Amino acid sequence: MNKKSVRDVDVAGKKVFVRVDFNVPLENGAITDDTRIRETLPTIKFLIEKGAKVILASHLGRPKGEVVDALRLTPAVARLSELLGKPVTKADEVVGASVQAQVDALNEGDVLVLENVRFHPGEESNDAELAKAFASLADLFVNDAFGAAHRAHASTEGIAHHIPAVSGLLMEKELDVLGKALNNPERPFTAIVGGSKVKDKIDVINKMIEIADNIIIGGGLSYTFLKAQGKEIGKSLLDNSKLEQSLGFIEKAKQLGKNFYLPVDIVVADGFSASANTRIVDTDSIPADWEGIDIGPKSREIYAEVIKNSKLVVWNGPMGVFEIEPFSHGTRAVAQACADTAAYTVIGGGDSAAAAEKFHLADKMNHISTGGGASLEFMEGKVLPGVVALNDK
Ligand SMILES: Nc1ncnc2c1ncn2[C@@H]1O[C@H](COP(=O)(O)OP(=O)(O)O)[C@@H](O)[C@H]1O
Ligand SMILES: O=C(OP(=O)(O)O)[C@H](O)COP(=O)(O)O
Repeated sequence: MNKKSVRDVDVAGKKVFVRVDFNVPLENGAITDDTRIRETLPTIKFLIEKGAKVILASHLGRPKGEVVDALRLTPAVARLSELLGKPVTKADEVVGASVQAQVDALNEGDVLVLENVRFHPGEESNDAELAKAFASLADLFVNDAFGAAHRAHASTEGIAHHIPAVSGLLMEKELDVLGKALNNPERPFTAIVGGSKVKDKIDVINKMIEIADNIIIGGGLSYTFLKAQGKEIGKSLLDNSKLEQSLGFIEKAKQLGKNFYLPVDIVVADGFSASANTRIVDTDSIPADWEGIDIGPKSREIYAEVIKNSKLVVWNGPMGVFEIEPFSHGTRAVAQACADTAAYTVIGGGDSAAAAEKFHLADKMNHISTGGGASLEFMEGKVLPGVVALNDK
C-alpha cells in the first residue's frame, strides 16, 4: 500500500483521533456480533502501548444528523472496555466544550470514545467546520474504518485535510489482502457473486468478468440472467431493467474465454417461509407460479468443484435465502467448499460473512472483510475517499 500507516509515524504522547467502524448489529440494545470491535483491537492496543492518547470516533446506524438514544455508542464502549481489559471513557457529545475537556483530561494510554458521529448533521455532509473541529482535538488522524472508507464524511475524509492522516492496522490489512487479490491474483481465480439485487452487483460482476477466470452466479440475482436467456423464472426476483446488460455479460465472458456459471437447477418454493412447499427443478423448467429460492444440488456440486480447483476465491453474496433453514443449503455448500479448498478465500463482508459465521465456518476462511459496501466498491475498482485522503508514503 502506498499510504502511510500508524507504524510509519511517531505517536508517543500524541493525541490521536482514530476513526473506527463500530457499526455493529444490535438487538434490544445488545451487540449480536462484535467482530468489527475485535478487529480494531490491534490498532487501539498499538496506540496504547506506544503511549498515545486515543480518541475513537464511529458511526452507528443511520440517525440522519439527529440524536437517537437507541443508537448511542454506549454498548460498543462497554464491549471495547471488556475486550481491552481497561476502563474506556465515553463522551455524550460528538464535539464541543465537554468533549474538549475530556480530551484535555486524557493521559498517555487512555481511551476516549466520542458519541455517534452521525448525530451531528455535518458528519455525512462532510461539513468543513465539523472536520476542523475533529482535527482540532488531535495531532494525528488514523483511519481504521475500512467498512466506512467508501463514505466521504467529516470523520472519514474531511478531517484528513487538516492534520497528518495515516491508516490503521485493520485498514492496512484489508487494503493489502483485497489489493493483492485483485492486482496480482493467483489463478485459477474464481469470483462468486450472489445476493438479491442485480443493480447493486452489476459493476462488480462486470469487473470480475475482466479479472477472474471463473464467475459463479447465485442467489436472487441469477434469475435476471436466466430470464435474459429466455427462460421462464416464475415469481423469482427479477430486475427487468438489467436484462440486456445481463445477456451482454454472458456474451462478454464468452468472448474473453471466461467460465460463467449460472445455476443449472434450483429449489423453488410456493412461499417465503420454512413451511412452504418446495421442489427441485432444472432451470429450464421453473413452474410459472413458483419462486426460485436457492440453488439446487447439481449446481451445488458444480460450484463446489470449481471452488476446489481454484487458487483464489472471492465471494460476495449468498446463493439463496440462507436465513431460512430449508433454503440455506446452497449457501452452506459454497461456504463449506470455501472452507475445504486449498485456495486463498476472501469473503466480501455483508451477508456472506454472516452466513460463514452462521455455519461456524468463518475461522476456515483466509480473510473476511469488515466492509460489505466498501469491499464491493473496492472490487469494482472505485477509489475509496477515506483511503485517498490519507498521506502517501
Ligand atoms: N433466490 C432469492 N430470492 C430472494 N432473495 C434472495 C435469494 N437469494 C438470496 N436472497 C437474499 O439476498 C440477501 C442478501 O443480498 P445482498 O444484500 O445482495 O448480499 P450481501 O449482503 O452479501 O451483499 C439475503 O437476505 C438473502 O436472503
Ligand atoms: O455497515 C456498513 O456498511 P456494510 O453493511 O455495507 O458493510 C458500514 O458501517 C457503512 O455504513 P453505511 O452504509 O450506513 O454508511
